[in-house]
Amino acid sequence: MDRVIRIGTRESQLALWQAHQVRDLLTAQGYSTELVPIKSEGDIDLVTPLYEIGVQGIFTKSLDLALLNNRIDVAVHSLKDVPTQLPKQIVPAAVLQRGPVKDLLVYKSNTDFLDQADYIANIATSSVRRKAQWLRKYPHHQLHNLRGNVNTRLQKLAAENWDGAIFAVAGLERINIRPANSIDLDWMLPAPAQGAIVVVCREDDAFCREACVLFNHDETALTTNIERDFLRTLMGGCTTPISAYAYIQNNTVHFSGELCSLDGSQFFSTTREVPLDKAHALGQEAAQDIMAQGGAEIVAQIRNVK
Ligand SMILES: NCc1[nH]cc(CCC(=O)O)c1CC(=O)O
Repeated sequence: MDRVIRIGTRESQLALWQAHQVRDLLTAQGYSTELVPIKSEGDIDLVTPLYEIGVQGIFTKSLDLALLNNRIDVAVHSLKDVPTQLPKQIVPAAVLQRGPVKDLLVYKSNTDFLDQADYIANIATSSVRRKAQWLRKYPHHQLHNLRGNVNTRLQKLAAENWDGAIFAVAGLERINIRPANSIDLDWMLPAPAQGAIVVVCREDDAFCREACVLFNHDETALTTNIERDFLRTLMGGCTTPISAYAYIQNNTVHFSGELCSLDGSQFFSTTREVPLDKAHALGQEAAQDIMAQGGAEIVAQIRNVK
């Protein structure tokens, strides 16, 4: 066990929190570790919305390269940021137990505007999924781009003349922020794999794969796999107005999936309950259902915008 496992991480407070989780899990198994912070392109350009940068896996690319160049041994990611197709020679080594999955609205003064049909609220988020879902529910609101890490986004919200901004609960909780002026968006189906953390490593690195499999959380790995199968079958791995959530109860997988047009005007959804031992193709089948309902046309439109 004298090999030191080099853990690659982005430098944001959220990324470091996640990397520390993995370090603690490896240390608990008796492994020696070292944290290696790596800058990612997703952290550098704060202005351009992600979908305009057009690069897949903007948050994961720098860490992928560091892995392939043997500068690190494992990389830690928010699973929702990982493209559905991993680079060749890189494999998932473990998925950690899932944290909170939902989104929340941080508001400026109050939430009265949510009930006022004649008030044009200004809401900030750069996620195409959140934009589309918000416009579906509040078609008269104005959406604004808001990029950067969670701290930067909160500061921008305070500085701008906006009514609120949307965040992942997991992202706030992990940096110890739970704004008093926030409400859970229970109606908003989360991004596939939201709240889950994945460790990836080189395919041929048996030492790291054996080390990480010890803390793989089977239930989270299985449910997020289904959610990502749904995403992959519909669209591939880009940022898209696609939501999915799966959980297991009494040996049954409960799945919900949604596809929205970018402006929220068109919407397709599916829910299903499948026995655990029959759930291997659940994500693909749910995606085919959405396509058959008419979702194929939306997918084609979204592809053309990109
Ligand atoms: N897209 C950025 C990102 N990637 C992972 C998280 C938080 C953790 C998670 O949702 O799993 C966030 C912040 C957010 O969406 O508000």
